Amino acid sequence: MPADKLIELGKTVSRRLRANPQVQVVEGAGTELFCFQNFLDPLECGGLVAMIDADRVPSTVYATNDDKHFRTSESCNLARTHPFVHAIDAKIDHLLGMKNRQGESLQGQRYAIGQEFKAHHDWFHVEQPYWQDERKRGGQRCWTAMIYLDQPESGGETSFPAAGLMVTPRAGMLLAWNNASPEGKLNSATLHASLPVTSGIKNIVTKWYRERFWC
Ligand SMILES: O=C(O)CCC(=O)C(=O)O
Ligand SMILES: [Fe+2]
Repeated sequence: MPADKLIELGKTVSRRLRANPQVQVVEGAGTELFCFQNFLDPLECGGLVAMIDADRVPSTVYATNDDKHFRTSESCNLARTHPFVHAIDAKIDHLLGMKNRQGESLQGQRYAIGQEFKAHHDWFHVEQPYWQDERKRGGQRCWTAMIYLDQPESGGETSFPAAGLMVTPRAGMLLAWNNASPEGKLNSATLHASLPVTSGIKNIVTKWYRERFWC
C-alpha cells in the first residue's frame, strides 16, 4: 500500500535526521523540514556549479501549464555514473538513509536575475496523465533534498508559504523535507517556490527520492 510506504519512509528518515547532531529541525507549520549547514564544502559546490554551467538547458515541468513563466530557470540532470556526482549522491543517500536507486538523478538548477520557480509541490499529482508512467517507475516522491551551491546577492529565497517559512540560500547548506504527512498523505503544507533572483546567480542541486527504486 503506497500510504504505508510513505508512513514508513517518513518515520525512518525523520528519525535518522533527528538523531544526527549536525541536523537542525526547521520549525514550519505542518511540515517536517530539516537543515544541514556546510553539508558540501566550497570545492564540492564549485565542482557542481561548473557541471551545471556546462550542461544547463531550459527547465521543464511535469504538468501542462498555461503559465510560460512558471519555471524560468535552467537545469540539467547530472550523470550518476560520474565518480564526482556518485560521491555527492552517496553522501545525500547516507544522510537520509535512502537506497541509491530510490533517488532520481541529481538535478542541477541555475537561476539568473529574474528567474524563478513558482509555488509547487514536489509530489506527483495523481490525476495528471504523467502519473501513469511515474507510478510504474518508483511511485511518489517521498523526500526532497536540495543543496544551495552559492548565494545570490539578493532574492532567490526558497519560500514555503503554507508553512510560513522563508529560507535564504547559503552556499553548502542542505534542506530536506518529507513530502508526505506522518499519516502518509501528500502534504499540501510542503508547497514551495524559488523567489526570483534580483541580484547575482543562484545554483542548487535537488535530489528527489521515490517510494521504490527509480532506476
Ligand atoms: O530553488 C529552490 O529554492 C527550490 C527548488 C525546487 O523547488 C525543487 O528543486 O524542487
Ligand atoms: Fe520543488
